[in-house]
Amino acid sequence: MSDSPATRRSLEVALGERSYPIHIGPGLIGDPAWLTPHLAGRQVMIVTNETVAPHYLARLREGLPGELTVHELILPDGEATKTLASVTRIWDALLEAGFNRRCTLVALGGGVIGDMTGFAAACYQRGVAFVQVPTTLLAQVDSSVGGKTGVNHPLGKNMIGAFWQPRAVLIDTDTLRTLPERELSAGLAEVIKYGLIRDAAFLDWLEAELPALRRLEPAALTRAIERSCELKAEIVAADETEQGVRALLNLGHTFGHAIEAHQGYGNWLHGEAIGAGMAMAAELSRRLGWLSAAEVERTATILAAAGLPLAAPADMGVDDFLALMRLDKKNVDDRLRLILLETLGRAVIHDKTPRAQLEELLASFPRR
Ligand SMILES: NC(=O)c1ccc[n+]([C@@H]2O[C@H](COP(=O)([O-])OP(=O)(O)OC[C@H]3O[C@@H](n4cnc5c(N)ncnc54)[C@H](O)[C@@H]3O)[C@@H](O)[C@H]2O)c1
Ligand SMILES: O=C(O)C(=O)C[C@@H](O)[C@H](O)[C@H](O)COP(=O)(O)O
Ligand SMILES: [Zn+2]
Repeated sequence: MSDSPATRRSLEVALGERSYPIHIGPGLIGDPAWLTPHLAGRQVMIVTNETVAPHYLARLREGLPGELTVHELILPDGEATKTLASVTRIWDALLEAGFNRRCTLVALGGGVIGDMTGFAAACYQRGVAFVQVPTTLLAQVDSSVGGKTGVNHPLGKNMIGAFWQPRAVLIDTDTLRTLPERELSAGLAEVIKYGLIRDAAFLDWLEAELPALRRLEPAALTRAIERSCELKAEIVAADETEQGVRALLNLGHTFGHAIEAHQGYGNWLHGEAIGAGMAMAAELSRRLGWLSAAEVERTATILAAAGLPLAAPADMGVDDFLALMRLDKKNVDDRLRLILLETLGRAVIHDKTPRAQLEELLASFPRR
């Protein structure tokens, strides 16, 4: 991507009395004007991983003023490392560096680094500042915004965590140049999600622009990131801690999180699992009489055009799904709550799916 500063955009996440900015554009990493105003004090810990560090760590450090005390922690890569043990490594590094409550953690990486660094910040000395510098499409359009932080448990995705908002989200679109194609597709799953749950016009636009997005065309990418962040910021502003409408952001996740946990974290990418999960949610919505067959077909075509799988894992049976779905965080008492589609562009929270109908869907949905 080669963009000019004119393509930079800024949005705000408004949370009652508080708010924080999302800056989007090329060349933000390494530009001191963007990060420095969001630091709480002089102590800075950059948390990243062994894949991202060689590309972007030096540039980020160069952009920080010399009077700061900057430490870095380079963690191993992978969804399987999204654990309490990794977060403990962040706390160890902070204590070894003698960092106090006025320190700032900077998460440089994808959603795994962002979720863990945010959780470390939420708990360190009962809460310190953190800034998100997301470097995957998925993290830029979703995980860096909204303050869901945490780690996985062997029995379920994101089971241990906290709501803890960043001070700022700095999205350097240049970082997408080094992102593997499979990861780009995974990020597109969350972009498509916004169109499906909330914005039919955006879905129409995406349908036309997916080839441009997959070619990393700057104007299309900036638009997709900006609209996704706008939609997420709007939902988070209305319901920061998921008492209601925020649950719509979980379209496809009840099925998708079950797939991720069953297959072993990292074997299916998060975006791949929720892509398949959204196809399952669309088909169930049809069986409940809401979506037409043509709308389900259109959803599948869009997901396929993004390079996403449309089938569930071959070795995952109905009982495997049900056992994992029972642990979903959205459930109330023993009632399963699913996010389904009334139409393309409008999602609902639904807790009345007849058990037999769900089992039929899980049994008949294609496998790969
Ligand atoms: N907190 C939230 O609201 C939220 C939202 C969506 C997803 N998530 C979580 O985010 C995680 C998925 O995030 P992800 O898809 O970013 O995965 P990830 O963090 O594992 O990153 C994907 C891969 O890309 C590599 N990478 C990152 N940036 C790169 C770059 N610029 N160039 C080359 N390689 C790069 C990473 O090292 C990794 O190998 C999951 O754990 C998911 O549960 C959280
Ligand atoms: O921000 C939210 O709210 C979301 O649900 C966004 C999801 O894309 C994301 O995967 C999130 O981490 C899922 O949250 P969980 O509460 O279902 O673990
Ligand atoms: Zn997600």
